[in-house]
Amino acid sequence: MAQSKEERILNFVLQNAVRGDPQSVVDTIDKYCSQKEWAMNVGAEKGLILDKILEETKPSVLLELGTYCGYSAVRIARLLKPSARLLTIEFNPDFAAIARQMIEFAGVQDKVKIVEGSSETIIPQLKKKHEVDTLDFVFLDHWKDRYLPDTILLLDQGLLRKGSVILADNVIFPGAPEFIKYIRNNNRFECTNYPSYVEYMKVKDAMEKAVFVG
Ligand SMILES: COCc1ccccc1-c1cc(O)c2[nH]cnc(=O)c2c1
Ligand SMILES: [Mg+2]
Repeated sequence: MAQSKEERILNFVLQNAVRGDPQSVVDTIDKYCSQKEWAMNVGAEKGLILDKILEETKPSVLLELGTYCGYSAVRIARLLKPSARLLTIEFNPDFAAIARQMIEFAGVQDKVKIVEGSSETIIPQLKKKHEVDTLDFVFLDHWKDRYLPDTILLLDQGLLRKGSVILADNVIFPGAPEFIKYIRNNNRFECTNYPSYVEYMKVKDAMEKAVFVG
């Protein structure tokens, strides 16, 4: 069977990155996807914005929606304190299988748990099945038309506390207009926009940070 693009990315990492070194995994994926095949990793430019917000927030319990190949899960996990935990939800089983291998190769498997399925189904299970109380940090990087319903679901499930940070990728391109309209007009969130570019391209994009005020 022909290899998928995601399998080619994983194999390039297995052959060129350093096992147990998350920075080398991140750099190797960026090298492959900027020189050989474009892929929808958050990338190095928006990745630096993600890094900075993580370093400011110092989260212990994190949720990512949209694992893909595990690039941002590895990027996030490399900055977490030993006791911190990242739950990442991926709908596509093929992507989840690639991400699992990527995360294990990077050596961050003790901090990252991939949960396969839809965010709509899994978010209501976080408290009872995944022992989450509240979330310190949420990274939205999945289907743009799920950003708003999933944010509302997080609120309804009591998963946000005063100071919880939501960071959304791609709010310009592909764009998440309903989410932006809602979150910027909701006085329970304090929003900041971070202009940037679509990964590996010269197309304008941005990330949006929304801090829950409780
Ligand atoms: C499938 O479209 C790929 C694409 C094409 C052109 C521009 C941007 C994107 C893009 C970029 C991203 O960071 C993304 N992140 C998460 N889920 C996405 O679907 C996604 C899409
Ligand atoms: Mg994205």
